[in-house]
Amino acid sequence: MAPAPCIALVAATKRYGPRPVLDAVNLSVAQGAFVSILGESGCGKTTLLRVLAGLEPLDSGRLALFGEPATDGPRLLLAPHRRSLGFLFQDLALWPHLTVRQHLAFGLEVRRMDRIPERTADMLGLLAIEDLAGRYPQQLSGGQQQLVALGRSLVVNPKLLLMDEPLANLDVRRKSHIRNLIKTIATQRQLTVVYVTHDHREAFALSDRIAVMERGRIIEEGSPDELRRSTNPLVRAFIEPDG
Ligand SMILES: Nc1ncnc2c1ncn2[C@@H]1O[C@H](COP(=O)(O)OP(=O)(O)OP(=O)(O)O)[C@@H](O)[C@H]1O
Repeated sequence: MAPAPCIALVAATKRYGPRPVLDAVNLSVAQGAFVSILGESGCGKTTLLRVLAGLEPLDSGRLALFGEPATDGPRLLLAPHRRSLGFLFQDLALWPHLTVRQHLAFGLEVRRMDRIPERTADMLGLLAIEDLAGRYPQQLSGGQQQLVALGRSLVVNPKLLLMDEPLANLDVRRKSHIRNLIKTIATQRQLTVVYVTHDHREAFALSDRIAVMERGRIIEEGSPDELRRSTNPLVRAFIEPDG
C-alpha cells in the first residue's frame, strides 16, 4: 500500500471578511516532496501555511497529516506542537535575550529531547555557524539570522518543513548559499517541504511540484515541466512576467 500523503488538504475554505482567503483549496503532497506555493502578494499563501501548521482553524474543509486527521473545519484535532513540523516564517522571530546556541537548544528542551548538546553542535556544524554560537541576534547580519532561524526549525528533526519566503531580504550571494543549503538538507533528510514564494525562478529551481495560487484558489498544480507547458493564461502570466 502506498504511504499516506504527508499533506491531504480537502476543500479548505477560510474567510476573514466576505471574500474567502482560501477558497475550497485541495492540496495533496507526497512524503519527501519539495512543493512550492507560488502566487502574488495577498493570494493566501501565508494563510495556507498557517492552516497546515495548526495556527489557523478552517471555516470548512479538512486536513490530514501523514494520514492522521489534523484539522476538521473549525476544530484543531492536532495541536501545532504535535504536528512533527518545523516552520520558518517571514518574521524570523528570534529572541533578543537568547544566544545562537540557546535558540537551537530551546526547541529540543521544550520537546524534552535527548542529547541536546550533541544535536545543537551538529546543527551549528551543518550550517557552519559554530563561531557564532555565543552571539545574540542583534550581533548577527541578516543572512546569519536567517541561518539561525533555519537551524531552529531543523534541529528538532521535523518530518515536514514549512517555509514562508525564507530568502526574502537577502542579497544574491546569500540567497544562493541558503537556497542550496535548504535543498541539500531536504534531500538528505527526505524532508517534505512546503515552500512559499512569489519568485517563479526560485520555485522552478527548487521544487518537485509547484502549486500556483490566485485569489485563494490553487489554479494549477504540477511538476516544473508540466507548468512550463501550461496553457492557462494566468499561470503563463505568472511564470513569464516579462514575456
Ligand atoms: N488575520 C487576518 N485578518 C484579516 N485579514 C487577513 C488576516 N490574515 C490575512 N488576511 C488577509 O488575507 C489575504 C491573504 O493573506 P496572506 O498573508 O495569506 O497572503 P500572502 O499570499 O501570503 O501574501 P504575501 O505574499 O504578501 O505575504 C490578504 O488580503 C490579507 O490581508
